[in-house]
Amino acid sequence: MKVIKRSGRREELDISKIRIVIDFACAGLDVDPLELEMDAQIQFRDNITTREIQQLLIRTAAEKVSPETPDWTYVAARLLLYDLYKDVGHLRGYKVKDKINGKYRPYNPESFYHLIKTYTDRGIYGGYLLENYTKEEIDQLAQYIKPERDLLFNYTGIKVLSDRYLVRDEEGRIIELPQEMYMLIAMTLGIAEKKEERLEWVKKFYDVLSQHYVSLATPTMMNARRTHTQLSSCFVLTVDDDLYDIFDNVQKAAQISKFAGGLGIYLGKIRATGAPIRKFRGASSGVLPVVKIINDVMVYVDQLGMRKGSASITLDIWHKDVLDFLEVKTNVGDERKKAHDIHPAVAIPDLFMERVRRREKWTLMDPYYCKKVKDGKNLEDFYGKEFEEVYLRLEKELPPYAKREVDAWELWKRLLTVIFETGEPYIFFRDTANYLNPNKHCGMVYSSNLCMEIIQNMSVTTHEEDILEEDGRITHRKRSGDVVVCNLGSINLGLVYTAEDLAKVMPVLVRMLDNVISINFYAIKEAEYTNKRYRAIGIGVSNYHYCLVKNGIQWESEEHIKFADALFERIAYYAIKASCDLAKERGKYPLFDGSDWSKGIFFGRTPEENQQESVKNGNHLDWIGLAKEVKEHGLRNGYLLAVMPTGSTSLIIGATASVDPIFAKFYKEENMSGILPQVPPEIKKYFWHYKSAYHIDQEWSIRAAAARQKWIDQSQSFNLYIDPEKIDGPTLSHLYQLAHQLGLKTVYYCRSKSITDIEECESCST
Ligand SMILES: Cc1cn([C@H]2C[C@H](O)[C@@H](COP(=O)(O)OP(=O)(O)OP(=O)(O)O)O2)c(=O)[nH]c1=O
Repeated sequence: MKVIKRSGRREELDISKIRIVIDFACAGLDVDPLELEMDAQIQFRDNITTREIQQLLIRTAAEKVSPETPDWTYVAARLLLYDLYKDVGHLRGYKVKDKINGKYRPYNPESFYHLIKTYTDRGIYGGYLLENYTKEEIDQLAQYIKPERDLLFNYTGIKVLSDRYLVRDEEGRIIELPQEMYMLIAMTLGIAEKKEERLEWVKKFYDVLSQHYVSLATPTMMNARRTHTQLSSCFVLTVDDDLYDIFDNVQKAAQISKFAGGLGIYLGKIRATGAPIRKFRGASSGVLPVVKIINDVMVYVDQLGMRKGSASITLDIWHKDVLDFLEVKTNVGDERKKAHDIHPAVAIPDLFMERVRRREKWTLMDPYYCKKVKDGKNLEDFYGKEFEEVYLRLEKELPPYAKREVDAWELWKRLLTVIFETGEPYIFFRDTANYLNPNKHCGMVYSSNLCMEIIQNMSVTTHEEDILEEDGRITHRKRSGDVVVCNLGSINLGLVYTAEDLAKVMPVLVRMLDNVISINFYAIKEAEYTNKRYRAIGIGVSNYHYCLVKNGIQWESEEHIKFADALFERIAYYAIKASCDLAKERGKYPLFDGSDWSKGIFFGRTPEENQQESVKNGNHLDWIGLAKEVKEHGLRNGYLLAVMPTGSTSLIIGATASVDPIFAKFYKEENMSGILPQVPPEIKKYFWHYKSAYHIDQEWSIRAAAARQKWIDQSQSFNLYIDPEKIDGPTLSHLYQLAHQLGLKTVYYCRSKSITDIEECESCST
């Protein structure tokens, strides 16, 4: 049987060469190499290319992955790496096998500088790398690269990484190896460091990334080292009730989406259908056409062909157009009012939940008539008790055409039915979110972001006309609003969860995210303005379920609640401490004074209260001391913690996603990368400890989320998992009411076994 080599030469098939590769791939793993050889060999044919043989071996190994034999995933990963090494080596003109001692040598430190130089010249890497690092420094960093860390990837991880994250040339060929990618990301973030300390920090960044202790957001992983360093994940826009501002925000949405940012858009200020325009009654088309426009813009700006843009749109539950809004993705109602590509979210005040509980009436209002109703502010500009006062007054005072009375329970039921059918709208409990907003001294929050973990101050941009100055100049004035931006990173709880480890890793992660703010490319000006004033970051987690399992904690147990409380207390403590230490070095965020942080109030509690909690949790952390330190030195970052979904990046590091339970003990996911076998970490050892999402009583998940929320200044992309065969309306209602009662700020998807097309936001993925 003949084979065709990469060079095009035909040779006799030499099975011993295949054995060398198989032995390399299987070394030290709990698998039988012979099985792979036999299974693959049956499929060989005359004139097969060596590349095809390699692909066959990879596929065969990947297909053998199961909970009983999970190690095949590492075999497939090594085979794929071997292929990658060969391809990249070929492109650079060297062989992966060392000529002198025959040893395997995939990384060639001498070629690292050459790699950067070549692709900077070709406009693929950003010029800033060579502007900030000398050849000697790059050579030193190349020597620091640890090739053996490639063996940490499982098959799905390396496949996702090479298909989507590794940079390619103009012809679509991968140009960098995984460890080089990590080093280049570290170098990009290192640019914000002082020259004399830079290399040391780059090495630290590289270490935490390449050992999978932390992950950074997809935009950071994809864009750091490239020409446009758009590294942020989430943006939230606030749209005013003004035609100019509506389209200004449509433009912003397009620009943000182009650079792979996910969007949250608040439309609650826009007047309802039939409201007057310049006193012409019945003129306004309301909110739905704007929803549709945004929908189409998201489809149109398809992130350079990678995937279509993504936006969540939030409306308040009292908005007069809310009934139509609830139906944007259902199969009921007028097709012209549908927007299937956006994600609806509903902002709910405590008063509504109260009316639902009491089965009372609820009044929908037209924001047009709710403007400047108290102290020059609109209804939506209030929360909590003040909101209630204004709402109750408007309920009485508004003329009939400005409002509509409905049954609170009926509206709630409709909302839950839509959630049951489509998995959405997402829920934003606006009062809890605002009461606990650490920066409520300088703003408020109307909505969350696309993945419902970001809770930050937001406001509209005020546009003014061109102004003719006295000296004849024409100027244009604009008061920038707060466009929320968040920079995300997550801790891998499978590896880092003790106080000792968090104390080591957290300062490095906080520093990397703070550097993101400094070197970011901003697709829109307002985002830069907000980012520099708040310096907001979002620290989340991956591998939560594995962490529980590894520590012998069952999901449905009181121990879980206690464990979650104590774990997230530690995370919070070390995050605040790291940001405070950074403030000592770099200064506090400009809006620190007057914040809850500055008063020692963390998560709505006094230092003494936090201290008591810590004793209960068995952590005995010094919250009183930390509060003093923060008062004195400030914090570097105005927002700190946010648990994002970690979709694709947790695949890369072989972790269970975010704080979610696993979907199943084993499944094969089919996506752009082909068939990806998924087994949770250490499944063989902990098979009976893992419980999958749809078998979990969701009350436990909500209680655990509430325990975590005690220590999170923003929120969590918290999913519910329901089996439509088993759940009924009252139970679903109970779950959402419980989420509200226990203090969750947001609920993300209600995932149901029957809904298959739930899409995960890419940009928040860390
Ligand atoms: C012009 C126009 C506006 N609108 C909506 C968009 C905004 O929500 C709202 C106001 O639009 P604007 O054009 O900003 O209204 P205006 O400033 O001329 O009038 P007013 O003093 O009443 O604010 O009406 C429509 O629905 N249809 C239209 O044709």
